[in-house]
Amino acid sequence: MNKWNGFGGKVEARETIIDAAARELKEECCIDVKISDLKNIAHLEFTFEGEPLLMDVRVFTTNIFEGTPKETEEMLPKWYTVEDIPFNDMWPDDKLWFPYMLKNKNFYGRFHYKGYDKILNYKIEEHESMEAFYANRKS
Ligand SMILES: COc1nc(N)nc2c1ncn2[C@H]1C[C@H](O)[C@@H](COP(=O)(O)OP(=O)(O)OP(=O)(O)O)O1
Repeated sequence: MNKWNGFGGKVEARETIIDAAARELKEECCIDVKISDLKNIAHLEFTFEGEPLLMDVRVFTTNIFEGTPKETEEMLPKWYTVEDIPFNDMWPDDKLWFPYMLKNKNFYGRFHYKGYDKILNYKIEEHESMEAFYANRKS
């Protein structure tokens, strides 16, 4: 989509979500990370006007990994300072929830899009922990 984006993708059959996060990191930028070093910090839901789809995205962070990020067919990794994060070339929702991530918060966010450029409405809720969020979540 010609956007800067975190590493990620779809969960494959017989794979857990956290396994998928580690696999995508390896495939997209050749970085190895231990599952135990990944921290689930957020749960995001995306809906799109006129489409029956709900995209469920989990956000993981880590400060511990092995290897140097390398370009692959899928990604051209680049480091940015926090001040220079290129929000104008990212998904529009990123500028709304990155501040929570950068302050080490746990949060739930939902975003309703019209097309891929316009957010019609959204909600972001901070939670004590993701465990507390999932424990209290009504399905
Ligand atoms: C709707 O806007 C989005 N916002 C944000 N912040 N992130 C998004 C949005 N849409 C997709 N993403 C994320 C979710 C994943 O981490 C990646 C890749 O998404 P997707 O699964 O759609 O991409 P694929 O390249 O098809 O995945 P595979 O690697 O499984 O092929 O972007």
